[in-house]
Amino acid sequence: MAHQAHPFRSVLYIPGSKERALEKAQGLAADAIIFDLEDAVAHDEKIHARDLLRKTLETADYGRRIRIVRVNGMDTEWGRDDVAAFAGSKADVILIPKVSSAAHVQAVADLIPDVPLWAMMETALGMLNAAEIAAHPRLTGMVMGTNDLAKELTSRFRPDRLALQTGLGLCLLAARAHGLTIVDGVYNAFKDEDGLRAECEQGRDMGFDGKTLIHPAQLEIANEVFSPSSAEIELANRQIAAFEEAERHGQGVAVVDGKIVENLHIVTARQTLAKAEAIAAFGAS
Ligand SMILES: CC(C)(COP(=O)(O)OP(=O)(O)OC[C@H]1O[C@@H](n2cnc3c(N)ncnc32)[C@H](O)[C@@H]1OP(=O)(O)O)[C@@H](O)C(=O)NCCC(=O)NCCSC(=O)C[C@H](O)C(=O)O
Ligand SMILES: [Mg+2]
Repeated sequence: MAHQAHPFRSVLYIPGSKERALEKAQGLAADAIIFDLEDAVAHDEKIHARDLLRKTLETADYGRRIRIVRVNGMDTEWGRDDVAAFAGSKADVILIPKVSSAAHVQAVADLIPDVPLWAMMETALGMLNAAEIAAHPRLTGMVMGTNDLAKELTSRFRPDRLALQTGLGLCLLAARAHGLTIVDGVYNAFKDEDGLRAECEQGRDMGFDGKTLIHPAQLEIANEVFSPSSAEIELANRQIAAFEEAERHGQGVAVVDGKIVENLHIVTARQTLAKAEAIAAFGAS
């Protein structure tokens, strides 16, 4: 799957039991969708949601949006059947909840060959084992589960997410060390645009690829914040041009806007341009 070339600015959760939301998502500006069978689905609805989702993925057209199915845990009565139901389906990714060790990833890998796996990072043990989880050869992405993590830590909500910073940082380090996609947790107050924007900006500045969302009203802000701005694209082009000019004169350092530009900054500049191109290509598809 062309994960590297695909943006993950906005990753929208949809409860697998909500027929109207499943239909609506075909026209929403999400880069990826998490079709949820876990916490957004009531116990009595689990089997119905699995059947509805399986049928919907066969018939509905989600275009190039990445289709991620979040199954129930393997320690529940539904987990193994959820995984089996989406083998050979149009699911692009299986998302495993509450991953605390690489063994949790392996348990799902044993049930479903070929499909890339993502891990929900949302337990205290998962934070401590983030490196071994990220190293699992079948894993291509991580999603922060900040509600469950806050619950486990018994921490209080704060706009700066102080209590979650250690876990967020450990998972980012692990994901980047192993070349994985990593998406930030949800912002629960889905009508609070200013709060969402601030949390998106914090996640972007930390290095996350995008944000998980719970309501369509959150899409526009996440897409905007996690896209390179026109000023960033313009700066990246000027840095590349200035560095190439410096190299032509046998120098390894250029200066742009009073700041040095070295080879490593050019790597970042090229990543910015590649991300902008991927977003443009996705938008045009
Ligand atoms: C939060 C909601 C329950 C609100 O639902 P509702 O009251 O129906 O909202 P609206 O009336 O404002 O909806 C307007 C229209 O938008 C559609 N809609 C709503 N939500 C979605 C969605 N997520 N995806 C697609 N479409 C959606 C409605 O159908 C309306 O459509 P229309 O009829 O055309 O007007 C609801 O938004 C919701 O259920 N959100 C998802 C909640 C969820 O998935 N939670 C689980 C994930 S969070 C989590 O567990 C993260 C992690 O594990 C952790 O630990 O942190
Ligand atoms: Mg959770």
